[in-house]
Amino acid sequence: MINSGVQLNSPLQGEIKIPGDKSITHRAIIFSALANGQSHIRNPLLSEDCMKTMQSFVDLGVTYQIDDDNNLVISSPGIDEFKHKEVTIDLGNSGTSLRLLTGLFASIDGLVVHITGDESLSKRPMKRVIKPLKLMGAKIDAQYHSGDDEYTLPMTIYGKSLRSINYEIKEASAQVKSSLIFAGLLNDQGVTLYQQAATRNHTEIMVNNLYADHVIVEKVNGQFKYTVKPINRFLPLTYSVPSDVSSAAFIIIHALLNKGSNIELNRVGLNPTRNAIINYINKVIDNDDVISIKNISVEHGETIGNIIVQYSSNHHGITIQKNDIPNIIDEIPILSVLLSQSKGESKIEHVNELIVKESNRLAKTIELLEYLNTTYDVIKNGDGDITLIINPDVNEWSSDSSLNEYKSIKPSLQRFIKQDKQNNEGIYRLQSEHDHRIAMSGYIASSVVNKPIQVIGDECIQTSFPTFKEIFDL
Ligand SMILES: O=C(O)C1=C[C@@H](OP(=O)(O)O)[C@@H](O)[C@H](O)C1
Ligand SMILES: C=C(OP(=O)(O)O)C(=O)O
Repeated sequence: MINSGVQLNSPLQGEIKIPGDKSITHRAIIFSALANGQSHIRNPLLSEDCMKTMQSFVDLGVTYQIDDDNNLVISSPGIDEFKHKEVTIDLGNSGTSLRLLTGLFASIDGLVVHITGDESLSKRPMKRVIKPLKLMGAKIDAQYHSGDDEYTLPMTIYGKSLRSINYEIKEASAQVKSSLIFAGLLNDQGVTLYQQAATRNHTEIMVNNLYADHVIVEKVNGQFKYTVKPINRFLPLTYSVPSDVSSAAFIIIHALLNKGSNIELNRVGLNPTRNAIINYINKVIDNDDVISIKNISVEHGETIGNIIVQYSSNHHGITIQKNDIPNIIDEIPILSVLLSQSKGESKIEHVNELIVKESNRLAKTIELLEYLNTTYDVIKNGDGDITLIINPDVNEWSSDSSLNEYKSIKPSLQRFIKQDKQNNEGIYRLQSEHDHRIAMSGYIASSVVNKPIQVIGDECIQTSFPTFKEIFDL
């Protein structure tokens, strides 16, 4: 397709509908599929990623309909009917489907599942879930990379009854935690998990909301301890999904950066393990009148509220600390666009996990900063923690940059970094590399520089925010 590039610099106004939360939709689909009967999910995210989770269960005999109001009505024969089946599923681009369903399917007796995915998903690290599941007795064959001791797709799971474990999760990952929670809910004795980081807690909230106290969460010696008790019978649900704060972040940051904007986003999820983006934006603008949150309530254990945002001209740099990273992990590329327009230095500590997302998001965020003419640096400390520094007010760094070192990740997970920055007309070309958050950040970035952008492969936006292009008339 010939594309002359775009610049999204007109203001946004009025109420803008943000689609349903991706993490919560995946989980609501899974709990619906496990129950025998009909479940109703209101405001689901009907994006490619969530439909990959849905389709996995369709392959196992579940049916669904999308009603006139775009709600999902799921009819399932229940988990017992999944036993002793053999299916091949393609999970596309969806890391959440892959990690959560691995723990679940590995625990269903006699079920055999062959899993593939797109070019990006086939590079996502799987040892983080395969290792603990194997300790529970799971049988999983995946592509093994001996050079760096890592597993990736393609993968075959041979489901069986698993045993309980006491396991400390080293990664600051909600997907790993959730995968093991599913394994614990499905075996006879549950599991006990420990994790240092506070990771998003939608799985625990949904379990406890539907089945009181099946995941007990405590803080023990500075770590989170999760005691998971098995569920004997899954029940159909009726569930209302809040709007996705990670999608809202793109619209909020566009409004903040574009004069004349004044928007209202309703029923957005503000779960305290997901709302760091709002707290940090408030620090960047340091003015209580720019963002206000109204009608806060709690539904199904999840906090929701309406967010009202207007344009603001005065932004300054901030430091995002390591402990907060899991709470803001998906918003770092778009937040970096805002920080490129903020006075002084910003630091984002421990951005290591960005490297193993849909693309090498650290490399792609740096490409965005280059497009934005913003000075940045990448520093690695003795513990291997990588910090991204952004400072639009300086021209070059005096520090010892580790810029080239951040690319030194496991060879099997090496993300493709295509160098293709300008087309013949001098238009900036951003390769999305199958990464929806990079594609959307590229478009929003175009609103603050006097250079149009061409986002190559922007169809990946369909994985999380199907109405994004409509909102901007793209
Ligand atoms: O559990 C989830 O729904 C998710 C957890 C996060 O991944 P990690 O657990 O790998 O950090 C996040 O990046 C992803 O978009 C969704
Ligand atoms: C990392 C993401 O998703 P997933 O891991 O499900 O692919 C994301 O949505 O930014």
